[in-house]
Amino acid sequence: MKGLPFRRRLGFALAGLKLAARRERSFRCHLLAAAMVLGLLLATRPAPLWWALLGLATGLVLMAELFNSALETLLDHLHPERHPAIGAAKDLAAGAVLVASVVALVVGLAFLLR
Ligand SMILES: Nc1ncnc2c1ncn2[C@@H]1O[C@H](COP(=O)(O)OP(=O)(O)OP(=O)(O)O)[C@@H](O)[C@H]1O
Repeated sequence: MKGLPFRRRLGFALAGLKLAARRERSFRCHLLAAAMVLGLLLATRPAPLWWALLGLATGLVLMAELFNSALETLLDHLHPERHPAIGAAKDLAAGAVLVASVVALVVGLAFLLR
């Protein structure tokens, strides 16, 4: 599947986003939060740096969620039985989402307290 045109590859990426929105409740929650952040930015029109910081923080959370879901899907398919290594891998991925969420929270608080 190498060397496919950009439009085909974009289609695969959008299909991944649709899949995450359909299957993952936490991804839907974070999408809602991202929409609220966008609404806040549009309403308050802060300096460009805040758009960049909040955009980065929001994107980081969504990206972590997508990688977490991708890993969970792969692990559940490759190894449906329980195993401590599978549990550790899932917990590590969940830890990445938590770190991204805390970063986003800190940036959000800094924005509100500016
Ligand atoms: N196959 C497994 N072997 C060992 N431990 C597992 C396994 N599957 C899940 N676990 C443990 O249970 C926790 C929750 O797993 P689960 O697959 O429900 O993930 P989740 O974070 O709840 O994801 P979801 O977004 O699907 O709700 C994992 O973080 C891990 O600690």
